[in-house]
Amino acid sequence: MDVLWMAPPLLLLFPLLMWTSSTFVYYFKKCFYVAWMMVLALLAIPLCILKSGGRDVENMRVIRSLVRHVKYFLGLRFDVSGWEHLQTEGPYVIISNHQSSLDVLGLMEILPDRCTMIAKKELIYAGTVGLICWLGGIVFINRKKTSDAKSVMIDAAKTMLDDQIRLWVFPEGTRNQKGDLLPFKKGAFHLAVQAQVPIIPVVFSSYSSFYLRKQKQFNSGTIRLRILPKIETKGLTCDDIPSLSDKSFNLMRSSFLSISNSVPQSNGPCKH
Ligand SMILES: CCCCCCCCCCCCCCCCC(=O)SCCNC(=O)CCNC(=O)[C@H](O)C(C)(C)COP(=O)(O)OP(=O)(O)OC[C@H]1O[C@@H](n2cnc3c(N)ncnc32)[C@H](O)[C@@H]1OP(=O)(O)O
Ligand SMILES: CCCCCCCC/C=C\CCCCCCCC(=O)OC[C@@H](O)COP(=O)(O)O
Repeated sequence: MDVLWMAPPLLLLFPLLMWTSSTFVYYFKKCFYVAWMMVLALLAIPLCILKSGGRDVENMRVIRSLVRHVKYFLGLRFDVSGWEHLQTEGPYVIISNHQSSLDVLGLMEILPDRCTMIAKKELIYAGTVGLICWLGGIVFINRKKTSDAKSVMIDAAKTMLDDQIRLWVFPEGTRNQKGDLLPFKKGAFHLAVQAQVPIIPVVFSSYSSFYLRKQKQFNSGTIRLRILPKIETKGLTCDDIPSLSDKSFNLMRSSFLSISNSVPQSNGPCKH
């Protein structure tokens, strides 16, 4: 009898439980992601030191192989097309849109050999993840000091050629989940022109179908990854940077909109 008496309040609680469960899943997946990446990085640190003895782009092979299974835990899948465009010899610059730290999963899905990234310097303080980023040869820039960032990137152009390294840059310069691309910063294009290497654009489809920060939703989903044909920079000079950047932006934006089935968010209704 006592149990029957409890049934109506429990039934009332059910919708609340359902609601909180999706919020719970959101926080659980996010915490799991950070914690698991920290643990993986802790595992990777001795492996990388044993493999290369310190900071080396070759460590990205270890990092890549350790990260590739993480998508399964989060219910994410990648649908990749354009693999053939990565079959390019020698150094190049990969540019891609940047929505979230989850981009690391897609990045590791297609990361070519001898490829590392440009990242904000604050990432180095992210515990074991920071240390593994350093061991993986990531080039850290201070976004608050353009002159410093530029000189680091000028050095990186030289290192790319000397050491035959590929660099992955997020030309939006920050994370963005507004359903459209942010205007591109110029660093990636200077880098490619200075090194006279091709640019390979990579586009991640919008995460808004499965990952919604405001609504606290993190469902399962498939991310479409499109590797676009390379853009040559041989013979280009500083003067060509704006057109090179515009061309890359337009190609990536139209690909992003077509694979995301999304329309750019407006700034809200017009006020009359
Ligand atoms: C095993 C377990 C492991 C677990 C973890 C695994 C982790 C593995 C690794 C994951 C790593 C993921 C990394 C993700 C990190 C993502 C980020 O951090 S995104 C943020 C950082 N990245 C960027 O900011 C790159 C893009 N930004 C730029 O390129 C910028 O241009 C800039 C160089 C930072 C400068 O910024 P700003 O001043 O705001 O920008 P501009 O307006 O573009 O430039 C001003 C001015 O300067 C000219 N210029 C820019 N660069 C150069 C250059 N290299 N040489 C010469 N001149 C340059 C530019 O043309 C502008 O001048 P103009 O006259 O107005 O044209
Ligand atoms: C002492 C511990 C501190 C904990 C810090 C948590 C570390 C994160 C751990 C796991 C996530 C793994 C992926 C790491 C790569 C994340 C790269 C990233 O997305 O950086 C953000 C940067 O692109 C743009 O930042 P802004 O939005 O411009 O600012």
